[in-house]
Amino acid sequence: MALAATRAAQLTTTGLESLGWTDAEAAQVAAHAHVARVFAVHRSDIEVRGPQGLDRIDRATAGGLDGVAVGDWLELTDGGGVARILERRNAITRKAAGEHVHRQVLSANVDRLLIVTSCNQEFSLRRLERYLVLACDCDVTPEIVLTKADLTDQVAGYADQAASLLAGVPVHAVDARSAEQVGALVASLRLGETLALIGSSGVGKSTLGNAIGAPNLETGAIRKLDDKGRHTTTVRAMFPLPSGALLIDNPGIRELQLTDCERGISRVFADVLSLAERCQFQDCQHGAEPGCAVREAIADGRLPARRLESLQDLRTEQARNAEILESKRQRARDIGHKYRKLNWSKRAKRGQ
Ligand SMILES: Nc1nc2c(ncn2[C@@H]2O[C@H](COP(=O)(O)OP(=O)(O)OP(=O)(O)O)[C@@H](O)[C@H]2O)c(=O)[nH]1
Ligand SMILES: [Zn+2]
Repeated sequence: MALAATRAAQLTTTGLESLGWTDAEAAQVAAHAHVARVFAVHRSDIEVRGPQGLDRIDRATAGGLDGVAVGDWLELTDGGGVARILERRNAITRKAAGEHVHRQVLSANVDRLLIVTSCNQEFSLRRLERYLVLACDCDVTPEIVLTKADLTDQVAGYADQAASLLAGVPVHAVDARSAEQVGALVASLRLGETLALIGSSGVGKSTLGNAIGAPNLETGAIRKLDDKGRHTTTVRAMFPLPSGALLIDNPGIRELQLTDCERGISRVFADVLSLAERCQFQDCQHGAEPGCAVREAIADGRLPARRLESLQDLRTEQARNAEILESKRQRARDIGHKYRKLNWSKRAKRGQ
């Protein structure tokens, strides 16, 4: 049976801590519960690690495990099945506007989110702000990694701009191919700490992962092309690093759309929002209104104008996505209503 090894294991904190077990998980299960962490999610099965090592769980046998994500903790039954997915400390989610509000969980129980971007034309403050909003909205501590530092002589400029986006956010600038250059990052990793990498395709996430010790992540340079000629990381998986930390390599994200991220926005744009509190009018749009503290700060150089533009763009985008979502929901409700009516009239004809 797939879970024999894990099932036989007792809950030993020593083994589990190296897998990222924390008090938050311990509080959810009995002292002798059998647990395992999800290391990879495939279509038909998932790979888990417990105190006894690696195991595979067949998804059909375990009841599908809908919504299971890399980084999740599972409580296992004595019979070798899956009792439940433990409540997550946090989850990096992408909110997709489908027929129903769909939250795609990219990774769960993450301690540090490394937002990867490169020191070339890919570098965009707007994009970085979006990722920071996502991280803050998901309650994950963000860090910024600037790769391809070897391709520019403007590294300090890139790093300063990135650091200006969120007070205290760590910024690491590296040639991601160099084990020596990622040394400081590696030295900061702790046993059982879960890292996730996020960023556009091709910025060097897999290269960075390899440099910090993940075994053989496929990088663009050696990867086969898919049928549309793109290089992409498709399987989501977590890897134990030599430092004792765990690394989740997410697939490259083409376009990050934000919906319903007001909490993240309020953290990343705290500078603009705290100024806005001092505007004369409560509903100030920071345009031509008198007594606008935001405009004043822009005029005397305390706030870069682009911060206000970014905030306004994100708000507009959120409102637009919320509208799209609402009209999709309404359509789904209408279809459901028509369907119920149809069933009702059929039943009425049958005299039921
Ligand atoms: N010069 C230089 N090249 C780099 C650096 N980091 C990554 N590269 C190269 O950039 C290309 C893309 O790197 P990947 O690591 O595959 O990028 P990725 O972000 O994992 O891409 P996806 O899996 O598609 O999301 C590869 O050819 C790397 O060798 C760097 O710091 N300097
Ligand atoms: Zn104002």
